[in-house]
Amino acid sequence: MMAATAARSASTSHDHALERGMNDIDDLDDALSLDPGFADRFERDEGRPPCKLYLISPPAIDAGFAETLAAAIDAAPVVAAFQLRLKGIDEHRIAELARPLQAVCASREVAFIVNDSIGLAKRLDADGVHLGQEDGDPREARQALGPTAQIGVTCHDSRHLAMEAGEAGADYVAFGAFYETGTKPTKHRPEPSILGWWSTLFELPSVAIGGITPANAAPLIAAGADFLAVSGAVWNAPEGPAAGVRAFAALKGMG
Ligand SMILES: Cc1ncc(COP(=O)(O)OP(=O)(O)O)c(N)n1
Ligand SMILES: Cc1ncsc1CCOP(=O)(O)O
Ligand SMILES: [Mg+2]
Repeated sequence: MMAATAARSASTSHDHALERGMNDIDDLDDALSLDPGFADRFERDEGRPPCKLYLISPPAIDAGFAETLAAAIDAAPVVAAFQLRLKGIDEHRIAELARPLQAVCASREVAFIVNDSIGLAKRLDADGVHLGQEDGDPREARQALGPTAQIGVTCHDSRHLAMEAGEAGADYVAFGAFYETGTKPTKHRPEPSILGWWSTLFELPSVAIGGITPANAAPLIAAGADFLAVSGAVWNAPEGPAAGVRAFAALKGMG
């Protein structure tokens, strides 16, 4: 019994050492700087659909927000997804707030994505879930939500995390924050070239997020972002959210 336990613990520590070694190699991969011109050496895949908008909800939802959301989506045929991202609120309350927003999205064929919680996504029968690195495993989400669910994963500025997410069955990988943002504190700041690297090597769509505005989005679209995830620049747009969406829609490469 003791011998078996010792053998098991020896093999476990061997496995851990091996795993640590593999992680070191992957971390090294991220540490090796990416040639900013990497993607320029390859032809762009002209078959890739134009870049779309992925709206992230404002941090608080007021009574008229369903109408605001509808007007924003209707402003231009460029909104592919809406993420309900509410922090510090009880899940029952989020579920109540979600229903009318989910109906707005469903009637417009906009994917309704729940942030953070696989359980809430399941309860709402949402189109998908967005998982941060601490929010759960994409495999667990797939198991719970089924084959058609859209599962997104935050990958910060890491090629390694993105490849891991792809292997785990994610439907998109999200890189960011590309720019300063007042929406949340951020510590990772990728270069646009990570989007070019990703789209050159992989078909899985990429999402760019973090402080994106109509004025700074061009390099992200040109680099190959499949989606721009935007909160502040739409909901706080000086001439209103619909005008904010139109300003993104007018950019080259959006459609
Ligand atoms: C599309 C998209 N990308 C990244 C995030 C950030 O997710 P996470 O790292 O879990 O941080 P929080 O949003 O939970 O604060 C996202 N929500 N959506
Ligand atoms: C949720 C999130 N994750 C990284 S930056 C960010 C905030 C996105 O909002 P904004 O478009 O207002 O910067
Ligand atoms: Mg999260």
